[in-house]
Formats: sequence, structure tokens, C-alpha cells
Amino acid sequence: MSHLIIGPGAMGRLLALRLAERLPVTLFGRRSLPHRQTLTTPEGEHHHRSLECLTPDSLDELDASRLTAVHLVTKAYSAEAALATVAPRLPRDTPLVLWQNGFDVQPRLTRQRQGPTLCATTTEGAYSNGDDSVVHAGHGSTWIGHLDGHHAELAATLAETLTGAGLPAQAVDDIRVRLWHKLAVNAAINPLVARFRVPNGQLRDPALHPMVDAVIEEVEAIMVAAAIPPPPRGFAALVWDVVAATADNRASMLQDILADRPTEHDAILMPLLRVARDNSLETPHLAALHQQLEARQRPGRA
Ligand SMILES: NC(=O)C1=CN([C@@H]2O[C@H](COP(=O)(O)OP(=O)(O)OC[C@H]3O[C@@H](n4cnc5c(N)ncnc54)[C@H](OP(=O)(O)O)[C@@H]3O)[C@@H](O)[C@H]2O)C=CC1
Ligand SMILES: CC(C)(CO)C(=O)C(=O)O
Repeated sequence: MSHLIIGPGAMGRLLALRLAERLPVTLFGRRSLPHRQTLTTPEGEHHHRSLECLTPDSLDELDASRLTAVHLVTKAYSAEAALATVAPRLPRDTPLVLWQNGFDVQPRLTRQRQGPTLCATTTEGAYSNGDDSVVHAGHGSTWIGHLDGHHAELAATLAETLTGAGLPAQAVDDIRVRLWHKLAVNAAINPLVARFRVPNGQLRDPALHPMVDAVIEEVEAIMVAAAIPPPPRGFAALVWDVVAATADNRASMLQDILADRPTEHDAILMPLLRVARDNSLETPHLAALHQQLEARQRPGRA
């Protein structure tokens, strides 16, 4: 049995290279990649491995009958288009795991698909170092589950597989809450570090700290309206702990801006802004951050 990974970027290749130590793995991307891939571990070791890398032109070679799971590991804004290319080749009951940050494609695909659709949220960190190399920047944890708590056995099996491959994972029945907690972290950190082009730790500077606090305050009110229970020590502690733990990181949104790529601002900020609108909550800080990112990406539409 094998795993198919759609989206051979930083996280997709981390997943592929870790899983491939124990299982057959196929990568699918929209352009061809070198088969020989290198994974640099957080400890500085280099692991080399050859992976099967398919593109739309070579998709006929996919043996979909033997797939244990398909992992969709593109950015949120590419997820549905990427899946649509492969989906006609997959048996309808093929399990799918969604790895996106934000809360955008997860409810849509969970509703639309006939087969089991799980979501994963992770604190693993990875970045691409060219088309043939990925750096596992830091160890983390992964949680996996179905938005309505279904498919517990499948989630447990996949968590066990990931853990065995060196990516510690846990099956959970509250993945929705965990995705929204990550959303809070990403909303408080990513747009601000992207705007000021600073590493995460610089949000602690006196000039930026109050801006983060203002976003957290808006997020807290939204979470109450969305009936998302707070993390054990509250949202402010959650955010500031992540800022401290990732102080030297360039957040993904800043990396996207520096590389002139689209950002995941819709997937991260729109679910919050929608709850705010539906509950007549004032969220000037979140709205302004969304507008700035939207204006950069789609000038004239913001
Ligand atoms: N990297 C990290 O540390 C973490 C990432 N995440 C989340 O994981 C998701 C993936 O992130 P990351 O790996 O960093 O992103 P990347 O931008 O590194 O990778 C995305 C990949 O998807 C590919 N892709 C885009 N469109 C298609 C398509 N139509 N068909 C096939 N492949 C396609 C891209 O190809 P191309 O190269 O051609 O553009 C690229 O290889 C995001 O939602 C992110 O928020 C979550 C936690 C940590
Ligand atoms: C947690 C954080 C903010 C770490 O940089 C992240 O998830 C990201 O960069 O997108």
C-alpha cells in the first residue's frame, strides 16, 4: 500500500521523504522535479532518496488501486485545482488528508467528497531549498482527525504511520478546534510580520506588541462568537508562546511576500472576518490587515 502526495513543496516533500523511509510514496506536482531528493534534518543530517514524481502528463502511471491515503499539501488557494487534476483517477473511497493552514478548503472538501476526508494541523516546520532539496527546520507535532469526529480508526492508523515515519502525530476528535487555534496564531503573527518584514520574535518590540495584542483581542471575541473554546492558557498566551518559540523564523506569509508569491491571507483571515460580520463584531485591525494583503495580490479589488 502506498501514499500519494499532491503538492511537492516544503511540507509535501518533508512528508514524502519521511514516509518513504518505510512505505512506497509518489509525489504529484504540476511541473517535473528531480527524482533524487535530499532532506536536511533539524540535526543537520542529509538524507538522500529517489522518489517517483508524477505530473499531469505522466499521471497514467499512477496505480491508484493501491493507495492507503492521498495527502493534499498545496497552499490553500491551490488545493481544489490540484485535487481536481488527480481526483478522476482515484477510487471514490480513497482517504484524503488536508494539510492546509487556515480554515477554507477543509469544510468545503469534507462536505463535497464521498470518501473519508481528514484534516491535519502541524507545528512541523519545513522550507524548500531548491527543487531537489527540503529542509526540516524544526520538529513539531501533528494532529489529525475528521471535522465531525468520524473515521477515528483511519485517523489513528494515519497518526501511527506518521509517528513511525518520524513525524509524531495524534488522532483527535476535535480537529476543528485545533484548526481554529492555529488560525488564531497565524492571524496574529503572519500578516503583521509580512507587513513589517520582520522575524516573528520582533513582534515583541514595543512598537509592534500593541498591534499583536489588538489583533488577539479581536480574535478572542470572534472565537467566542464561533463557539471555539480557548486553549488552556488563553489565546494571548498561545500566540506569545509561538512568537517566543519561533522568534528567529520568517513566517510563511513573509516568505511568500519576499518570493513574490500569493499569500494565504484569505484562508487565514476570511473565516474570522465572516464570523465577525455575521455577529456584528467590530474588527478594524483584522480588516485592515486583510485589505493590505488583498491590495498587494489583487490591485484594484481591495
Ligand atoms: N512549510 C511549513 O513549515 C508549513 C506549511 N503548512 C501549510 O502546508 C501547506 C503547504 O505549505 P508549503 O509546503 O510550505 O507550501 P509550498 O508553496 O512550499 O508548496 C506548495 C506546493 O504545491 C504545488 N502546487 C501548486 N499548485 C499545484 C497543482 N495544481 N498541482 C500540484 N501541485 C501544485 C506547488 O508547486 P509549484 O512549485 O509549481 O508552485 C508547490 O510545490 C500550506 O497550507 C501551509 O500553510 C503548515 C505548517 C507548516
Ligand atoms: C507558526 C508560524 C507563524 C511560524 O512561523 C506559522 O505557522 C507560519 O509561519 O505560517
